[in-house]
Amino acid sequence: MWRRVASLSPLVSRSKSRLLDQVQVANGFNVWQVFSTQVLNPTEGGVSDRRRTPLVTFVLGGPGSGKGTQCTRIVETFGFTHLSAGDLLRKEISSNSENGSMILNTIREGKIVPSEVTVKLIQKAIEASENDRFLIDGFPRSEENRIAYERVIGAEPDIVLFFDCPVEEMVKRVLNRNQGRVDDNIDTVKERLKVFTELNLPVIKYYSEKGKLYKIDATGSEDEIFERVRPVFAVLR
Ligand SMILES: Nc1ncnc2c1ncn2[C@@H]1O[C@H](COP(=O)(O)OP(=O)(O)O)[C@@H](O)[C@H]1O
Ligand SMILES: Nc1ccn([C@@H]2O[C@H](COP(=O)(O)OP(=O)(O)O)[C@@H](O)[C@H]2O)c(=O)n1
Ligand SMILES: [Mg+2]
Repeated sequence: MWRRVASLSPLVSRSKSRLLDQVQVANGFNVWQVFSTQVLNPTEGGVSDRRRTPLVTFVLGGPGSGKGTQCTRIVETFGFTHLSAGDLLRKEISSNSENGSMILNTIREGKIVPSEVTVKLIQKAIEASENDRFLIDGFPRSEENRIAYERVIGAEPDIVLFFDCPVEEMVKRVLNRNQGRVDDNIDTVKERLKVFTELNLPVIKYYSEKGKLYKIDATGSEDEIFERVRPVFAVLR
């Protein structure tokens, strides 16, 4: 897996302009500026293999925009650990936890589970992992989520990906998903799209203004989309 990444690196570092063509950085921020200030901080001290602060990427986009699909590709190619907020919440439901029925009802309605619950699950999953690179998928979905994460984890993400997909395409993908999810029906999808616009877009705007946002065109084949994602991570090593 790592050999594949290493073999791509020279190609990428030789070709700044190609990268800039491929990586669309919101608000015109310069990709090299962003990486040199936010991502390429060397491990302080250099004595441990493990970074003191994990490298965290938030993966955002509307329902069906392809977040989970592209996270799988990023994991395979760049060795991240994938933490899907939705999957962590669904696991809580199936493990009969005290919050299970509240989470199920909230997901069924297409609303957002209280941040305290979701952030705790993410924190536990980070702590349980040996990895130092995380993709946090489907989180933060609201300003409340974002602020709770910063308070509990005490850090901001390094990178924020936003999969930008037309509404009709998202609806089509969700209704064809076929994973037996209680929220993959037209009524809940309508509500989730409304929640996305009202609560998640402000978070996306926030990270855009901070120069951390990488807006990815989420139309086309899975391969085509991954080729747009690849340069964001290829410069990390
Ligand atoms: N580029 C694509 N073209 C068509 N279908 C896709 C594409 N990417 C993902 N899908 C399919 O669309 C559905 C939603 O994708 P998923 O990754 O679960 O999105 P999200 O996590 O953003 O809701 C899944 O059934 C997936 O297989
Ligand atoms: N940060 C989050 C993430 C998901 N959720 C809930 O879980 C549902 C499914 O999230 P998901 O990320 O698996 O959904 P997709 O966008 O992948 O289709 C959301 O519609 C919310 O009800 C939440 O409350 N808070
Ligand atoms: Mg998903």
